[in-house]
Amino acid sequence: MPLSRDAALNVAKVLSEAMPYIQNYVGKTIVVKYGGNAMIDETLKNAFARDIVMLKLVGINPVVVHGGGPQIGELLEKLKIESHFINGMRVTDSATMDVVEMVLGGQVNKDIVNLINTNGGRAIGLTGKDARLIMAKKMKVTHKTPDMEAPEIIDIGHVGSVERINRELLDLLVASDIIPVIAPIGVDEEGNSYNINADLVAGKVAEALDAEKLLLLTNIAGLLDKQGKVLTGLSLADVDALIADGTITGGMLPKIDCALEAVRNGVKRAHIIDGRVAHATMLELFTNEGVGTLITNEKLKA
Ligand SMILES: Nc1ncnc2c1ncn2[C@@H]1O[C@H](COP(=O)(O)OP(=O)(O)O)[C@@H](O)[C@H]1O
Ligand SMILES: CC(=O)N[C@@H](CCC(=O)OP(=O)(O)O)C(=O)O
Repeated sequence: MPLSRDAALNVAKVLSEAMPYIQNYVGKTIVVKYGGNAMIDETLKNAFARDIVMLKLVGINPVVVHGGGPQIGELLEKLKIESHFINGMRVTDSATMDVVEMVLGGQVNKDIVNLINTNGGRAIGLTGKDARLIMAKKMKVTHKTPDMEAPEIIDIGHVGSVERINRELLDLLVASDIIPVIAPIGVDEEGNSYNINADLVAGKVAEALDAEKLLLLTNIAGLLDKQGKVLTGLSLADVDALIADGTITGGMLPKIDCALEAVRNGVKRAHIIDGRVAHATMLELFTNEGVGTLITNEKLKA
């Protein structure tokens, strides 16, 4: 249906207002982490895919890293495999690892690739095994409850941390105008698979690519204080205090950790934003609706 003249003028105005933002990001790399909790419904997922296609169209280089925690949980439940989390990481035995690889590398990855491509983009799905994109090693986790005198090192199975991102492959894809869509599965020299928290992979990919921005799309308005207010512009000391007093817990722990490390290692800005809002990516990039929690390097020298 053709637009009315007023509606058409509005479209032109909106595009014109986005221009300075677009100019700012042209040719730059933006890593977008799409959390499993933000993949709520088809409309929202489609809006996400359209945002990614739009970024590429205007000359920005989006690289997508996705999660899929709730989707893994669903299949584990169907298969009657129990799972639990320590420090925001899923304890991963061999049976769980198989499910993680199926869900992340198969179902979720291909779903996102498909959505981007049906909206006119050119996306390719990868796990860390493809061209050894994500080299990983077993993660060591220390754990301490208030009743314990000293922290203990615990084995949480096939959970990995990132050793190296092979950026050559990503450079090739980006230079060919292909949008990489990365599932957070790592591999070591022996070919062993690792389940890696998607936030950690996104942070390391952003570092490896010297990204302008890391956007972490999740299912909450940002990092919240105990009263539920969105916090932003935090110093390192602020973050430490929030972890110590139990304000930051669960899945927010790796998110904050990876954002801090990314900006410390050269990424200009990291944002934790509400992926339940349609077009959250474009809202953040192309408008002054700077939603969510911003983390930059400036305040981290504390
Ligand atoms: N201080 C906090 N502010 C916001 N969210 C928090 C905080 N502490 C813990 N969380 C939890 O972290 C969750 C986000 O992490 P996670 O569930 O892993 O999301 P994703 O799938 O997007 O990675 C929130 O939904 C919330 O339950
Ligand atoms: C080690 C670990 O916890 N891995 C995650 C990988 C998926 C993920 O991170 O998904 P979200 O971003 O949706 O939380 C997991 O098994 O759930």
